[in-house]
Amino acid sequence: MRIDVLTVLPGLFDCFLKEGVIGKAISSGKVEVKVHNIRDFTTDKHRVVDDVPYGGGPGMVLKPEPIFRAYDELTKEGEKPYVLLTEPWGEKFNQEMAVELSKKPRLMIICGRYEGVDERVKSLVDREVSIGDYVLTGGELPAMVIMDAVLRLIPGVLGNLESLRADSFSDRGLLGYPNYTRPAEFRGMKVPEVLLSGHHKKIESWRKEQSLRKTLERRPEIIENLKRKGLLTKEELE
Ligand SMILES: N#Cc1c(-c2ccc3ccn(Cc4ccc(CN5CCOCC5)cc4)c3c2)n[nH]c1N
Repeated sequence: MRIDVLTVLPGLFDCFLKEGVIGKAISSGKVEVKVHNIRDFTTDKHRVVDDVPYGGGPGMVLKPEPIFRAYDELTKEGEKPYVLLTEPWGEKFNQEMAVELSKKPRLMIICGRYEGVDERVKSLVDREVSIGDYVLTGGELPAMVIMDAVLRLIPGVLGNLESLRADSFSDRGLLGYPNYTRPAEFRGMKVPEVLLSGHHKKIESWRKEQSLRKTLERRPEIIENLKRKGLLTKEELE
């Protein structure tokens, strides 16, 4: 997969693209992520990317020309990207969308800033996406959240953890099971016996039960949604 990111703050992506699982996936060539400074696609001496909003109002709006120039330049060759725009009121990002996006060969993520992008930029966009009902200062952190959730699903990115994590639980959006590591007792708090038993079938069913119980308690709508889609097995429903 290739992802092109358009932003006026490219520096925000430096650590994200160097560290951890994502950093390794990029350095090993499993995925390609290119961050482009929208300012590099301006044509004036002052490299202006924003302007005051027509009709008045607070703040500045990102101009359409530099973004369109970037899009035209980056789509001259190769497959057309599936274009995302991060927006406070976009379609809510979730695991289902992450799975769908992970199957695209090429993505482009346009990151707004200030009061957002000129409305005409949306003629380039396939999907306006929000990572939640709270207001951030720009679209870069949402772009990193989306890339993290999508890239971890690319085969080979999670490495040998992939097979272990191949359970369909987290990929169905169910909440995770409790994790423990040594010591077996810490400040009077003991690790559940089943996890010390070495009985893999019992451990697996305990973890499934814990995950379903936590999801039912905290996010019942996820269970309802999976039931409606027939994505819960008979024994999981019991
Ligand atoms: N994804 C995501 C996000 C974002 C996000 C994403 C992209 C941009 C680009 C600029 N901002 C700042 C911003 C703040 C407030 C407002 C509202 N005002 C706009 C003008 O009319 C009045 C109302 C707009 C823009 C962004 C925020 N926030 N929260 C998410 N889940």
